[in-house]
Amino acid sequence: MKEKGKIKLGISIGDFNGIGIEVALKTFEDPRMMDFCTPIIFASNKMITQQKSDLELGLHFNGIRDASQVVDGKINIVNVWKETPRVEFGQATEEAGKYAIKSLRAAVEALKNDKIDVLVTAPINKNNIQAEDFKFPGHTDFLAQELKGESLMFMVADSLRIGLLTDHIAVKNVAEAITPQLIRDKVQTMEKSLKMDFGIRRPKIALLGINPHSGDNGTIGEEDDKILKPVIQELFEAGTLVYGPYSADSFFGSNTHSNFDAILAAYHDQGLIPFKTLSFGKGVNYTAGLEKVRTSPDHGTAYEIAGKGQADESSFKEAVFSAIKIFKNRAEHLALNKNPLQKQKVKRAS
Ligand SMILES: NC(=O)C1=CN([C@@H]2O[C@H](COP(=O)(O)OP(=O)(O)OC[C@H]3O[C@@H](n4cnc5c(N)ncnc54)[C@H](O)[C@@H]3O)[C@@H](O)[C@H]2O)C=CC1
Ligand SMILES: NCC(=O)COP(=O)(O)O
Repeated sequence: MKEKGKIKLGISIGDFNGIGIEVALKTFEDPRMMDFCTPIIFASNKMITQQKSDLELGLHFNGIRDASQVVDGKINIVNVWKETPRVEFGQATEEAGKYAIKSLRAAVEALKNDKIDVLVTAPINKNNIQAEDFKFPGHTDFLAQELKGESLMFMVADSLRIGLLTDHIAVKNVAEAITPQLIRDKVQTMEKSLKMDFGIRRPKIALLGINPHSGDNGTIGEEDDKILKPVIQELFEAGTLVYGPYSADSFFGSNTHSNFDAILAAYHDQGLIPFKTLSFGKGVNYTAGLEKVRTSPDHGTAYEIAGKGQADESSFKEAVFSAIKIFKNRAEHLALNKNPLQKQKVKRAS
């Protein structure tokens, strides 16, 4: 468990033409946030200072060359670049994509080298980040390559937790991507995360069906009967409390979700539509299953309100709190399981 100093919380800026920097700065405008962590923004002092002035925020920064020079009690900015790229709020520019990746790569290097403890990423535009050396549909996929472990996109808001079997893939490829091994891997990653990151000892997991009405016994598609059901049974018999497949359409409306610690949705919108509808503004996107902790707000670049000072920072703030909480839960879980309580031999009085 971390004993000395505050948790070092790295922040990648995402798309600088969006609302990422704004929500990050507004989060740390509240000085009480510094009681929980030391923020380290990967960008350039000049850019962050400019956005701070545009937004008329009363913040002060500590510019550093490397994350090893972090000062507790300050908002640290690692100067990843010296030049002044052109900020065009609300525009999807190639330049913004390039610098989003520079910031992300620098932050991930610091995470891998233990210069920061956790990473919170501000939103990127999934289209303008594409480059010869960066061909990922999102942070989750990039981090899965950079860090050890099996990744799971896990959306969390209080006791509502929804993970995805398949995440950034086209709908036409969903059915064939859902294999027995993928289901086993995602359920196991989810179960482990619920225990280790959320402190739930015997988590209950629900799987949503792929087809309408989970296929209606094979009338509307066979995947639920032939792929999901046998794996759910196999995992249940092996001791995991996993149930389903449940018809996705009525699952949330009937409040069935509240009987479970987490829900595994078959594809992106099946999970994210109910999640964002039920929790918009306080939801967090957590990349579970990896050796390091990364969270992000549940929203995107919101170009239409960028640069106007209208962005709500609640979700970013939640992402900061979640990253800290998960980091602490994990450390506690590892410490407890490293030294399990020994059975005491008691001498009985004769
Ligand atoms: N983690 C990430 O990097 C994510 C990135 N994106 C990217 O963001 C871009 C835009 O995606 P959209 O689907 O339009 O979603 P979006 O979340 O950017 O916007 C959806 C709606 O919510 C509003 N909104 C979002 N965040 C807000 C906030 N903090 N305060 C007030 N209003 C807010 C927007 O103005 C818009 O009306 C896409 O390029 C997408 O790839 C989307 C989700 C996550
Ligand atoms: N809708 C969630 C999302 O797109 C998050 O993507 P990622 O960049 O966190 O992988």
